[in-house]
Amino acid sequence: MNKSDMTDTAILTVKGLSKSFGGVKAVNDLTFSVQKNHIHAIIGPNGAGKSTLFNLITGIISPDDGEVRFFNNNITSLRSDRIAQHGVSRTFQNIRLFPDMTVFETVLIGTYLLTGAKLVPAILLTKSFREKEKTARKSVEEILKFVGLWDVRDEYAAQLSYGNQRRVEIARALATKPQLLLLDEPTAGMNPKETKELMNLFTAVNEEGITILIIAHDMNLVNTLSDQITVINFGEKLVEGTADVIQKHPAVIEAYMGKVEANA
Ligand SMILES: Nc1ncnc2c1ncn2[C@@H]1O[C@H](COP(=O)(O)OP(=O)(O)OP(=O)(O)O)[C@@H](O)[C@H]1O
Repeated sequence: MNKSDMTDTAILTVKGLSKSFGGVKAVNDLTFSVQKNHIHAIIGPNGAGKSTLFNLITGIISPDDGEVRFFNNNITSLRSDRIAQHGVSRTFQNIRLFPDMTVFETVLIGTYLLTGAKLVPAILLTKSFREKEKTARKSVEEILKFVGLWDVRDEYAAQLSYGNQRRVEIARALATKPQLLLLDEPTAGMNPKETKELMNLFTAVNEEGITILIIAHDMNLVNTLSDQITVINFGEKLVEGTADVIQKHPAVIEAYMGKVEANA
């Protein structure tokens, strides 16, 4: 099935979502949906509410108001691990890796969310645990080969190049077998070569049938990869559409491009 066949299938629906911190309305009555199989970008100036939106979708924080639905399931305010079990996984703006874990171990931890492996059976080494562990290790092998990290599987994740550390995070997110992957500024701080390679990886992930919601400032990335773009400003939706529509929109040029120039 190609993307155009999927355009009417919303995988994620955000409705009237709001979150304030003190007097700051970080996300304000935000409504939008993500179509299955799309690469959907969220853009907006610094402080527009993008990361807060991701934190609300993935259960890191709870909204003051509004709803998040994944297919037909209301996932609003569920615990993060429960949301991951529904099929929503994410990476964070700042890379978060344990310093004393290898690449393989880091990604293996991600599979535990899926298998529901618990510490007690792990200690007792029950037959059921051993079988789950074998399946999980096979899955990690496939993922590491897919993201191009198999050769460095035994190295400490936190000691890899920045681009490869980001790959580890993506691999860990893929280990939960998501249908929707949220990437929060995944190419921030990357050099052009690393950025290009990660863009190729996102395309490959998407071609595996995984929908991607991505926060990015890099307009080349956004315009090249996105099927749909939602622009937010002051926590509210400003405009939505394809790259062609967004680039020409006066409100975007004023609010977003203007701010970028101001920051330059
Ligand atoms: N935990 C928090 N406590 C207080 N204020 C917060 C908190 N998290 C976010 N904010 C505020 O909410 C607003 C939106 O922040 P958010 O980080 O979501 O923006 P952003 O679009 O992701 O920005 P950037 O592009 O710089 O990462 C900002 O004014 C920010 O200072």
